[in-house]
Amino acid sequence: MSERIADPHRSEEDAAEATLRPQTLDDFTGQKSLRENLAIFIQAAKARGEALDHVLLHGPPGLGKTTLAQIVSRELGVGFRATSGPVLQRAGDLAAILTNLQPRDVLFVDEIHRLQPALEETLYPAMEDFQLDLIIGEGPAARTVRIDLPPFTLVGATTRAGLLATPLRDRFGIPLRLQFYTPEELLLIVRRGAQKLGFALTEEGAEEIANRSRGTPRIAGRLLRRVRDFSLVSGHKADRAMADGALNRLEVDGKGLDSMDRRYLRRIAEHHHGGPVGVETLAAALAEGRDTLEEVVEPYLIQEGFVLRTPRGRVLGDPGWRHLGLAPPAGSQPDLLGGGL
Ligand SMILES: Nc1ncnc2c1ncn2[C@@H]1O[C@H](COP(=O)(O)OP(=O)(O)OP(=O)(O)O)[C@@H](O)[C@H]1O
Ligand SMILES: [Mg+2]
Repeated sequence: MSERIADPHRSEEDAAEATLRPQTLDDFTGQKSLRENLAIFIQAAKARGEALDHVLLHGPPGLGKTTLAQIVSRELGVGFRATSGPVLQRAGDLAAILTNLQPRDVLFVDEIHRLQPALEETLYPAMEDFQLDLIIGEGPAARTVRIDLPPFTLVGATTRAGLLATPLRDRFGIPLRLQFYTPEELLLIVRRGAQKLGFALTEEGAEEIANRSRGTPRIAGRLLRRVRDFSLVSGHKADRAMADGALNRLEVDGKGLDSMDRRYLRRIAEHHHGGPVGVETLAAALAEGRDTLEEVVEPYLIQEGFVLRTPRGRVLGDPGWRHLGLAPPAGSQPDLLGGGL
C-alpha cells in the first residue's frame, strides 16, 4: 500500500507537505461551510476570552484534519500540543499532558478512535468539567485525587467517526465532517502549491493534476511534486501533455484511480458479476485489510458512484462498469434498497 501514489495516507516523503500546508483559515481552500462556521466559533470564543468548545474533525485521510487543527490554535492565538490515540498508553501520560496545558490551549489528539477505553474515561471529566481524577497508590490504600485543569480545547481527528464511543462523541460541541474536494477547489490548491514551490506549471497542467487527485489535497500535493520531478528531468514545459504523461507513468488513470482502485473494481466485476459481495471477501481476495478498504479505498469510489454500499454487500455502479470499459450485464443491478431481504 505504501507504494501507491494515490494512497491518501501520509507517508515519509510527505514531510515535504509542510511547505504546502495552509497556515490560516483564509489560506485554507474548500470546505466552505465548515470553514465559515469555524471562523464564527473562533471569533466568539476570542471575544468571550474563553476556550473554544471541543472540536471533532472527521473524514477520509488527507483532506486536512491535522492542517485545520493547527489553524484553529493559530487563529485562537494559543498554544498547540499534539498527540495521538495509539501513542497514549498510560493514564499518567495523558495526565502529564493535560496538567501542562496553558489556559485555552489546543490539545490535538489524532486517531482518537484508537484511544484506550480507560484513557477515554479519563477524558470525560477533563472535557466536561476541566477536572482530572487521578488514582494514587494501589489496592486498599488507593485513593482518588481530583485536580483542576486549565480550560482547554480538545481537537480530535478520526477517519472513523463510527468507531467512537457515543459518550466521547457527545462531548464534542463542534463536530465537523470534511468532504472530498471538487476539481475546482483542487485546482486552486494545485495552483497555489505550484506557486509556493516556484514551479512554472501551465493552467492546463494544473487542471490535469487537479482532475486526477481523487478529491484529496494530499494526493494533489504529491502528484504536483512528481510532475515537477518529471518536468525537471525531462526539461519539458509542465503543460497538459507533460502532466498527463507523468501521471500515466505513475499509473494514475484519467479519473485519478490507481492500480489498487482498479483491482478492487475489477474484482467485483469479474469474480462477482458486479456484486453484491461482502467487504470481508473482497479484503481477503485483494490481500488488503478490511479497514484499509473501508477507510481509504472505498470512500472516494462510493462518492463517485463507482461502487454502492448495500445491505448485502458492495455492488458495482454504472460508472464503475464504464470505467472498466465493460457493459453492466442486463438486469444486474439488484434491488439496492435491500427490500428483498
Ligand atoms: N484545504 C486545503 N488547502 C490546501 N492544502 C490542503 C488543504 N487541506 C489539506 N491540504 C494539504 O494536504 C496535506 C494533508 O493534509 P492533512 O495532513 O491535514 O490531512 P489529514 O486529514 O490530517 O490526513 P490523515 O487522516 O492522514 O491524518 C497537507 O499537508 C496540506 O498540504
Ligand atoms: Mg492528520
